[in-house]
Amino acid sequence: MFAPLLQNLRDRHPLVHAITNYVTANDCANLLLACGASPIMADEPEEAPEITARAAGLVLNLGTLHRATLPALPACGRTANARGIPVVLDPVGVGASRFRRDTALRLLREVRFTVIRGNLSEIETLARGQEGAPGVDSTDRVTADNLDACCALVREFARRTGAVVAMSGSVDLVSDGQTVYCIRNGHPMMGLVTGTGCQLSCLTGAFAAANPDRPLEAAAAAVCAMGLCGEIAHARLGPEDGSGSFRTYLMDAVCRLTPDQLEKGARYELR
Ligand SMILES: Nc1ncnc2c1ncn2[C@@H]1O[C@H](COP(=O)(O)OP(=O)(O)O)[C@@H](O)[C@H]1O
Ligand SMILES: Cc1ncsc1CCOP(=O)(O)O
Ligand SMILES: [Mg+2]
Repeated sequence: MFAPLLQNLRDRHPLVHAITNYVTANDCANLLLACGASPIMADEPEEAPEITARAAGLVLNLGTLHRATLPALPACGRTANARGIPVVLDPVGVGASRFRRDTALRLLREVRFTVIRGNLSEIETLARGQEGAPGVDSTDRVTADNLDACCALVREFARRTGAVVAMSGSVDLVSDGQTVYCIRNGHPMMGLVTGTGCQLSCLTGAFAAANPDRPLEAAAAAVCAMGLCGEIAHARLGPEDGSGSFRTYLMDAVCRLTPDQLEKGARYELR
């Protein structure tokens, strides 16, 4: 089911334009290269829409918003919409400030997103339009007790926005408003490396760019792939290794992941 989507990504080498934060930009660029895509980061409003127009996918990440580059976000989003280029939103830390929240809500009004990818706190904040978690990490998690409520949340938010919603965490939920993929790949060590969420959003942008007709499956495949690579990276850790080595092994795993490995290693159920 997911193997052909990764094969398309490897074959098509899509150019992915990312407007992203200065914390994880380098990891995001390397992740895009590792998965088979080609990255370009550009946030100057004078040039950014021109770059989007020549790309196969666009990722808008709100991690370190700045007044000077802000106009590039809706402008590139609209350019992508006009040309049918898939757009991913990563609302990093959207609950932390009014500026982030207002920006994200404005983007939801002005841009049709293909995928919205955030952690549980970020998706909750966006869906409710209220203040949320103070940092970039989720303060809440999917458990057996709230799984049904979380599925309802992503389904409803996907319906309302017309986007595929990919909510990450110990369990990942991906929905187009009808189907929910409940994905159980991943490893807790992914929470100890900053940028695993940003990288997942870029990977989602790459899968969507290479498979523009299948946004739900593209997002689910990206989430399974990232989680599986976390598992592979953890299995490689030696007795002296910590989160630094894990970060490197994670990138290695993305670089070496085969379609067959993804097919066999993806762990999910449909709800
Ligand atoms: N406790 C966990 N167990 C398994 N996988 C996890 C865990 N926490 C995060 N992940 C994985 O790490 C990646 C980033 O997710 P997340 O930490 O929710 O994003 P963010 O970094 O934006 O907060 C996803 O692939 C997710 O599945
Ligand atoms: C720590 C931090 N601060 C602003 S952006 C950023 C990186 C967040 O990355 P991720 O959401 O992937 O953990
Ligand atoms: Mg994040």
